[in-house]
Amino acid sequence: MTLQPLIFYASLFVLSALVLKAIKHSRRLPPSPWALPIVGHLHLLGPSLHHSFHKLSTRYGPLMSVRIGSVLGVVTSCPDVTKELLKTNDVTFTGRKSSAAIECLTYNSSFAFAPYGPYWQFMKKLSAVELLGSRTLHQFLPVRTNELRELIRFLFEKSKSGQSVNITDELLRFANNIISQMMLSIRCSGKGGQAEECRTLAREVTEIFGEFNISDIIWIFKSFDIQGFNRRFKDIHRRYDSQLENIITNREKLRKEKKESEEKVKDLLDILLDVLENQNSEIKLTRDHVKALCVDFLTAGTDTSSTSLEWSLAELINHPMVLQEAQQELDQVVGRNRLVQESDVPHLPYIQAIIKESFRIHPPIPLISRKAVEDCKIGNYVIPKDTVLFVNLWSMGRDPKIWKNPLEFQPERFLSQSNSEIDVKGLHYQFLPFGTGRRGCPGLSLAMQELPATLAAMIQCFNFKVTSPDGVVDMTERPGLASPRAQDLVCVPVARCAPSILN
Ligand code: HEM
Repeated sequence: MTLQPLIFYASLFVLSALVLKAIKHSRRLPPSPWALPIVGHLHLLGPSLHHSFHKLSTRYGPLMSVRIGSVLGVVTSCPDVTKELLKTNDVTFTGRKSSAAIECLTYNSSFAFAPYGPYWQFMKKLSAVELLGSRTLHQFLPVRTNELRELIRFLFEKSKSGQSVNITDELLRFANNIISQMMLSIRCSGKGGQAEECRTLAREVTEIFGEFNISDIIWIFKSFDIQGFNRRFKDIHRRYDSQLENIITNREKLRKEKKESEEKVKDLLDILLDVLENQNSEIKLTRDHVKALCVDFLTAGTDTSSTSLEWSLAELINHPMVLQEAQQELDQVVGRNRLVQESDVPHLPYIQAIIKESFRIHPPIPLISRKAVEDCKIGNYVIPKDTVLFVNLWSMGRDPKIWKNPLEFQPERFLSQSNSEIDVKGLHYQFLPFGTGRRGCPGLSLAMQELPATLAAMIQCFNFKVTSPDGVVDMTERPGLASPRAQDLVCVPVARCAPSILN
């Protein structure tokens, strides 16, 4: 027998085995719509994945599978299935799906996208204990307080002359100033300068992370840049890197010359440089790790916080009775002679309920996404290794099986006997605004100190008049990483306290 037929039969055998394996696998996958060759279900997905998944889930049930080009995903918006996936099988879903843009922009050294392993564990501990731990958050209370007072002062000025304010821009500047000062001790006070450039870059990163790159999802396009995506992220990376290098090099110089005052509160960059210089550190950090963490925190800590505040305020403007009730609570607990502060928040249950209700309807991260690091069996289904899991928080928040009148903004629901126990810490699987488990958000405490106090101060001092003819805020969402509002929120602040509240 010559060699050719042997090779032919061997190839046929291997091919059949592979096809059989693929069929067997696909049979055991959760249900899914018919897929097209190469693009899979891409033709069924719109620019907001959570909206498309929501629509498909109503047909394909609590756990469905989707093929986004060459990427296999499973989607759920059911609390019980989520619990089984993220609690019972928590170790399985500790991975994250990366992309060419993420790898480039985070120096392939990100904490947020790191595989579950020693580096991630080290950074998780460092974040919990030092970077975003209670001592650091307490040390930066003056930064948050000053930024809040600046915001309120600015709104008073505008209210004096009856001028409208682009609240979207102001909240973005506010949130970015807080995280930039904590991270790098820089703040943006006007147009231009290093802080302004870093803010612009953080925005560009958030935007590009929220977009689809065909080269990431369809393997035949892997080597092409048909959308000009690679060119864009490489340019952002070059500009961001030059800013970060500048800031870090200056800081290293100051540290060498010991020019920084002894009393200066260490910012997160100082904490990271301490670890970088520590020869005995459990994990040897590199300069890329430090820069990657700056990108991680500046990106994760800006839009999430500002869009949450914006949605909450927009809902209050559209629900004057809820606003009135919140203002009554503030008048009773704080009065109108001093500005509400973070330490008042535990005594403001209605304000806390408003923040939760806003998270429910407008989760800043609408889809939790994880990657399976091994095969996983759920009921009769098998979810293969490397599958991306999407938990659709947006859909869960609008599910009438979970929430009564889900499309209505009713903060009282979080004060009712049945729901009063539900908090944001990731233990209630119907409500996971900060995710859950090992990979839950490390910025939760910072956000939950910043957001209620900021919203409370804004409505303590002002009512907001919308400039649209019908006086109603348009609540349309646009695609984006932190599910932003389609239109900027522009309104005229009308003072309800004297500006002396800031004295
Ligand atoms: C309203 C504010 C915020 C919301 C709603 C939010 C939400 C989330 C969610 C849903 C996740 C995914 C969790 C999971 O997979 O289970 C996450 C991860 C993360 N968040 Fe936040 N976040 C907020 C603010 C912040 C802030 C202020 C920071 C840092 C300064 C931050 C840093 C991170 C990081 C580093 C991760 C990745 C953690 C990991 O993979 O281990 N977030 N966040």
